[in-house]
Amino acid sequence: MGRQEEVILEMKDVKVHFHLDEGVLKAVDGVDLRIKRGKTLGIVGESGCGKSVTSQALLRIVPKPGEVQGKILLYRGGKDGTDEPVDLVKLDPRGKQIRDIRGGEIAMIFQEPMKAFSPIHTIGNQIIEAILLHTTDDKEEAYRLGVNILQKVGMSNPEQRMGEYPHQLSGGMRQRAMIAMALSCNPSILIADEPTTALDVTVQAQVLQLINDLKEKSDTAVIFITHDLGVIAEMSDDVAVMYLGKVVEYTDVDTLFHAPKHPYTKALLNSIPSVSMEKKRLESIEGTVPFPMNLPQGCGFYSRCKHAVDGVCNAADVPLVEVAAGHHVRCLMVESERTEQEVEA
Ligand SMILES: Nc1ncnc2c1ncn2[C@@H]1O[C@H](COP(=O)(O)OP(=O)(O)OP(=O)(O)O)[C@@H](O)[C@H]1O
Repeated sequence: MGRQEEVILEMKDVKVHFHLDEGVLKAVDGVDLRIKRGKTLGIVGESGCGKSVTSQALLRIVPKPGEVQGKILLYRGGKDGTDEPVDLVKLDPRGKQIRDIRGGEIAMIFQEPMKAFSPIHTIGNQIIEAILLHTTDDKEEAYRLGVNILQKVGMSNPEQRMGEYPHQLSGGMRQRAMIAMALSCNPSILIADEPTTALDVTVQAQVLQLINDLKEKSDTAVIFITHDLGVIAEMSDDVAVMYLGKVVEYTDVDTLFHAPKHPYTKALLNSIPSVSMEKKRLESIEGTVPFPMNLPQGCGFYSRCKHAVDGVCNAADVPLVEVAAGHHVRCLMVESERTEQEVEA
């Protein structure tokens, strides 16, 4: 495997279940994904399909009573003296090892930057504190690195910004400051959860460009979570489409947009104006995502799928199958079509 395809994080059958009085809420239910160095994995799906809880699982910040199962293997490239990956699921969520990884090797930016900053400390103090925690003990060096990173994310007068409080910055600048803080410790993985939804279109484009530039310059892997397929097209190398806590289609971005297979992916693509090349009528996906508790067996998309076959699609759970090299789909109809073609050939 070349450097281009170096996998730095692997999720194997990851589940996040919330044990509630009413039953078990399966927010994430058997996710397998690979994150590659210097590449962006886009995770897309409607509200409630488990995108955010997946990222919480990666950082081990799932709130109680959520329980994470499966394997989340972080390959640290010999950082801890071994080539063996560390399984984040096995770590104590409050222990030192995960605290070092969080903010150090895996950093996160999200929709509302005010959540990332304390309102009572300056931007500079907060960035310096993060650098002192993960990168150096030297306060002067930490200050220099802080100014540097603010410059890198395109903030004017970085030295002055270091002395400002979060509320003194505009929304776009605050977003840049949060990205600066996340990147200040050279993470190998950056998780971006709807980072631009709250911004106006121009600023949104600038921030997306910034994330792309930084990814290319520093070889960071990015996990980009959004419900917006337009943003996915612009940002991703690979894409995982999620539905009801499961990945239903997983492939490279070109294949996803030009040769989608899963009925849910096709429906999502038909429902957005920016990606459909011809001027055809937009269709919305009928119905809503079911609540992920006490679900019947079978395909999660059964109740909304135009191609569903009674007695087949709702008979047993559907596996994710590699239908072509690197193209994974969770659909029995796609699978049977493929088998028929193979038989004919
Ligand atoms: N702390 C929690 N306790 C119980 N259930 C939760 C908790 N957090 C999330 N859930 C449930 O888990 C499911 C997945 O939620 P998640 O936030 O991951 O969806 P999402 O795809 O990120 O949606 P959105 O785009 O709206 O953020 C939802 O049904 C949600 O209600």
